[in-house]
Amino acid sequence: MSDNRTKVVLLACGSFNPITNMHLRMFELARDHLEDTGQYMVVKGIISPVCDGYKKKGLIEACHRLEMARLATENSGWITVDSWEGVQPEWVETAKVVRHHYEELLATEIDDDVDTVKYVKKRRIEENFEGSANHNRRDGVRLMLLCGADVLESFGIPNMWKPEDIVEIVGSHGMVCITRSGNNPHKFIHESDVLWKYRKNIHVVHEWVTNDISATHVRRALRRCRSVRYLLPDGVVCYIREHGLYSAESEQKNADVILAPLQRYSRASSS
Ligand SMILES: Nc1ncnc2c1ncn2[C@@H]1O[C@H](COP(=O)(O)OP(=O)(O)OP(=O)(O)O)[C@@H](O)[C@H]1O
Ligand SMILES: O=C(O)c1ccc[n+]([C@@H]2O[C@H](COP(=O)([O-])O)[C@@H](O)[C@H]2O)c1
Repeated sequence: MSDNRTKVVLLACGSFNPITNMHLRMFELARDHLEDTGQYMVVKGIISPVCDGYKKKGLIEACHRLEMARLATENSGWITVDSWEGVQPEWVETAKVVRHHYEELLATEIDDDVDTVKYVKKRRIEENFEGSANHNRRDGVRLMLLCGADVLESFGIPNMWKPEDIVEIVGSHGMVCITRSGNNPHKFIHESDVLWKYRKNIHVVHEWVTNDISATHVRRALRRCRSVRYLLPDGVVCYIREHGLYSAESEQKNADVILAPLQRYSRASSS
């Protein structure tokens, strides 16, 4: 019997500075939620650490963040790490990262006769990507951006996101948004005309086991020589120790620098 469910690839973009167990849990929560609808089959998860050019305070080198993400996912059968974004010389807008992975997806064929996802070159993106809303569904395979509610709410920060990028991500692809304490994604969607328009493309997943695990908390604990075991996969804890990552000094990286999107868009709006 053929499976009519739409195949979904989940893409999580972020600093992953460092990757935590909560980042991995986000994927599990999103997969359960989407598959519970009976409409979707989640075939792959991609973690895409941002590049150093993002200039977030305390952001350590991408090579370490990528390696920690690899260690964290080595036992997962479906979550992978992709370095395309992380090795870019300059910060890349998330809409472009989503487009890049969607192009890769279209150039492949997902063969679900085998357990692993197999990619075969298929067709050129230009035939498919024409910017119309929901074009992403045409092949029966979709790419959705996976994030926490804080990232969704960052859409409202002036000069942080280009309005057309928000439309492209939410209108053409879709999002899965995990609740996070201190955020109210339903209210935020209700109060935004563009998010309300595309509300059916935004899947809000309620994390009932509220937890405040954040990379900020982990870095702070490490600076204070406190244990971070069980907040991060063991392999990541060992890697951090081996390389002496996260000190008072590393937390000062980019301290006087404006975050790349704010720099880029405030420059554009003032010229
Ligand atoms: N506890 C959490 N609950 C829900 N989403 C989370 C949680 N922690 C991280 N995320 C999400 O994971 C993605 C990557 O997050 P990021 O690497 O910025 O981690 P973070 O813990 O928010 O980092 P930082 O504390 O350095 O700002 C983002 O979409 C973020 O919203
Ligand atoms: O594309 C944009 O305009 C945009 C603006 C702000 C942030 N982002 C992305 O959102 C992610 C936020 O990560 P973080 O660690 O700051 O929560 C990261 O991947 C950024 O590249 C993207």
